[in-house]
Amino acid sequence: MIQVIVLSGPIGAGKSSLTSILAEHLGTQAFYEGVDNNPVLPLYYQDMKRYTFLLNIYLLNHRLAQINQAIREKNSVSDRSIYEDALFFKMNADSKVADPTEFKIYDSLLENMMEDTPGNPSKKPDLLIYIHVSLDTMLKRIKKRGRSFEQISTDPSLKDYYARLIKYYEPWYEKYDASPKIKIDGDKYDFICDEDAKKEVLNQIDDKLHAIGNLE
Ligand SMILES: Nc1ncnc2c1ncn2[C@@H]1O[C@H](COP(=O)(O)OP(=O)(O)OP(=O)(O)O)[C@@H](O)[C@H]1O
Repeated sequence: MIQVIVLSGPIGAGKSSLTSILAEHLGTQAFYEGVDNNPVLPLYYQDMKRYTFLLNIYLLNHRLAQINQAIREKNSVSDRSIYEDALFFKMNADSKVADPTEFKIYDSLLENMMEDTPGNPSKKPDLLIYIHVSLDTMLKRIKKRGRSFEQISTDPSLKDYYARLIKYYEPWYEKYDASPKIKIDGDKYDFICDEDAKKEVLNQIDDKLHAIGNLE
């Protein structure tokens, strides 16, 4: 039985697109992050020092509400995991953009919220899908998509931010152990434009779902 699947990966990796493709393929409900409705994100890009904590509390609340809904649906794909927000926060704390004590409090709150407790359904996903992309692909996608606050042409310091961010992803994925996981090569497989690549990626995910017993 397919239950809760979550996508993860850098900005522009194709999480939302693979969410739609997978939801259609598996006949499940898709949940999206809603970047355009996020009131804190543009503020964060203007002043990361001031808004890292608020952004992450906003996202924690938003994602938890989505997880509760996903658990009720029992059959869902979400375009962003709750776990990778800590990666952004940690990176900002490491580079003194965020306060390390704020990060510790946030991280402990996340752990308590996600902990399995007797009598309650687990909030952890059944499968995490990580789309790996290179910095080059990430930068091209950010430019192509054109979200104003993400553009290096408006704020050149974002190039360094993106380069540091991508270095945090691989170790984060290796360490992730809240559920079974699978890595998709987003540089090799253009599952948005190339039908064969899309089939290959869906096969890889189906095989994994079979292996973990979530697909008959
Ligand atoms: N915890 C966080 N801290 C800082 N910024 C974040 C955080 N979570 C998301 N963002 C920002 O929100 C925006 C959307 O990010 P995300 O990678 O989730 O979606 P996306 O770019 O639409 O992905 P995709 O194209 O793969 O669907 C990006 O600008 C990202 O940097």
